[in-house]
Amino acid sequence: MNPTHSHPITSTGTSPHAPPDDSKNATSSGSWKGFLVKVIKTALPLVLGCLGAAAFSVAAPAGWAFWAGACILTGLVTTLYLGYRALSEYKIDKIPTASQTPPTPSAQNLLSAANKSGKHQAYQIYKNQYHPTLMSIPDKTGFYDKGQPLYSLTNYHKGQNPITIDGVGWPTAEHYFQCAKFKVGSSSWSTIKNNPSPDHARVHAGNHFKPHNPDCLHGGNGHAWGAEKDRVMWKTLTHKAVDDLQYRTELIGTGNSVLFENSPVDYYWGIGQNGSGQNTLGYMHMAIRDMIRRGEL
Ligand SMILES: Nc1c(N[C@@H]2O[C@H](COP(=O)(O)O)[C@@H](O)[C@H]2O)[nH]c(=O)[nH]c1=O
Repeated sequence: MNPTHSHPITSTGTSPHAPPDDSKNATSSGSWKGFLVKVIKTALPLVLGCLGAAAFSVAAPAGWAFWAGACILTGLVTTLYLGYRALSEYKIDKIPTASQTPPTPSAQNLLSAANKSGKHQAYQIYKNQYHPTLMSIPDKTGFYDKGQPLYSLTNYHKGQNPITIDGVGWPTAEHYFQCAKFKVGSSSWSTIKNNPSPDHARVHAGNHFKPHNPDCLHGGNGHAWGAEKDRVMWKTLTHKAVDDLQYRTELIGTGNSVLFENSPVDYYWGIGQNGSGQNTLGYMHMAIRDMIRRGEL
């Protein structure tokens, strides 16, 4: 197999994301029921303390004023402590995640423009130029293996935040790409989306994309999906370029190097065992890199 070459990161891209909008955050503690339960739990010690104090004042045993005061003080301190804890949790709950953060209008506009009909063909210029002579190009950079440089260019890479596509947060590019073979919300779609492993997600999709499965789009037909998959991969990568800062930064850092997915098994997205594969993913990354440099992503 051809070696994977590392490449220094020489410059960084900037994400067109605005400060997050946390108003859309809806957690259990954010619901009115959760809020009410917390208020009751917090106030309960003080209420019990007051009741205890009232009981002492009615029974009026020797030194009742001291014990009544102790009840109220204990209740008050406990309530203040619980209130402080509830407020801290509330603040933690309010930290937004990327999946809850809609892209800014400018990022949204760029993504729409980048995904206009036919735009996904931008990578063809590189495929025409380098296929099938890629392996003889001196300045080329591979990516594939976990733990190696440029793993962020693989579709299995898990960024710091999910990638938001169609209003859903995706743990990896692979998750969205595989789910795109199935009807949104169907059982196959949900199983793939929620799979913790991108590799298992891919395998599950492969095992369930069949003509008899009613969850499938494109009739579960490999040829019909084949006509769509470039467009879907392009959409995936353009959104990844906006949401995954590590990918964006490391991609720009590859300079003008020709990129290739160093997969020994994939002859469409990667170069395959003997380097003769079509390397579609590598060329798409190069086209995305051009767009970032031009300020189009
Ligand atoms: N097998 C593999 C990757 N292969 C990925 O799997 C997808 C193949 O999709 P399909 O066209 O449905 O067969 C595609 O996204 C390709 O990049 N990637 C990785 O990082 N590590 C792996 O081990």
